[in-house]
Amino acid sequence: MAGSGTAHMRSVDSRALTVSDLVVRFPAGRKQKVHAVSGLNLDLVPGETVGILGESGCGKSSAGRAMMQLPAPTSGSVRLGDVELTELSPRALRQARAKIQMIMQDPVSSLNPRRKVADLVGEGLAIWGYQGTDRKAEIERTLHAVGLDPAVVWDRRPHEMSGGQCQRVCIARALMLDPDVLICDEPVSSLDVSVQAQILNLLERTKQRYGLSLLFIAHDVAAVKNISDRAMVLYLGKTCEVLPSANMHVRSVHPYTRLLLSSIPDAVREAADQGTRSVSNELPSPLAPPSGCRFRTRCPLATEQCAEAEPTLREVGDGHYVACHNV
Ligand SMILES: Nc1ncnc2c1ncn2[C@@H]1O[C@H](COP(=O)(O)OP(=O)(O)OP(=O)(O)O)[C@@H](O)[C@H]1O
Repeated sequence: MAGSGTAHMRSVDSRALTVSDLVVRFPAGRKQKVHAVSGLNLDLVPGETVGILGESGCGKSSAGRAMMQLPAPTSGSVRLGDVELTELSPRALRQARAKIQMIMQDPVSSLNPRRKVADLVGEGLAIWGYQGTDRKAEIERTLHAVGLDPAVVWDRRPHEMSGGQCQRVCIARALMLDPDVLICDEPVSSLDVSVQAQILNLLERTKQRYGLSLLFIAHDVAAVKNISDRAMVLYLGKTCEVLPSANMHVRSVHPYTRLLLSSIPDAVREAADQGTRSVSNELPSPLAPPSGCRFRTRCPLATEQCAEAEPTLREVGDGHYVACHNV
């Protein structure tokens, strides 16, 4: 698939998650389709955190949900370890989903308001047939692990807790199934700023303790930079750039990544602004994405070639891949 080849997929023996040529299209009206994700490739090695970055509407959540098969992608492959999720029967998929869990942006509405914390956290255990004291002890242990006191929250319902506490419950619920991969879709963006850092720290600690791989979806560059090993930048359903997160403000070269980074204040913005001109804020319609490079209508570097040919993802440095004709 042009525009985001498999080059950036690292050659390691074991991968927690391997996504190839992922396409998500939604029907819109009688003849049109929303091109939400157009050929995404991604690999996640055990213990790694990859951030998926991009502005609202660029397809981050659609990609994350398609990896969960919620719903299944239009086409493409999603391998969890050695298991191809797109080919599983509904029953086998339910079992496999224990190993790939997702936490959502709005923790309060993703929890059943009528159920108590103990039931919400313990519901997945039915899959494994846990009962009685085993079940209670496991729920207590997991609540402690996410920083909640079981004696205090056991009988509470979601509306009796803060957003941060509800997100901890969601994380506990996911951990109960002993996942290998946790997809976090904007997990802190609906929370108070003071609570955001606590939840990010919890995710980092949890990753270490439970040996997870994390996919961290966000539009917040600073959060991705803090928590991820690598960042993948999406624009209108396509990958623009993949690079190590640590020094991305210095190393990024794709004009779209630099535009995103320019929304970070202070010195980081200065670094990102060097060499770029201001560009339009309009995201083109995903019903009819621009020809060639999808970013060309907003790109300060665009040339005729960008309308004619789609740039493929090519390696420009160690672990650094860019899809652009002009950098
Ligand atoms: N169920 C759906 N039916 C039709 N179009 C959809 C559906 N879900 C998402 N879309 C469209 O697909 C595109 C990508 O949406 P998506 O939510 O994946 O982007 P995003 O980057 O996660 O944005 P946000 O951060 O706002 O959630 C958008 O144009 C959106 O309107």
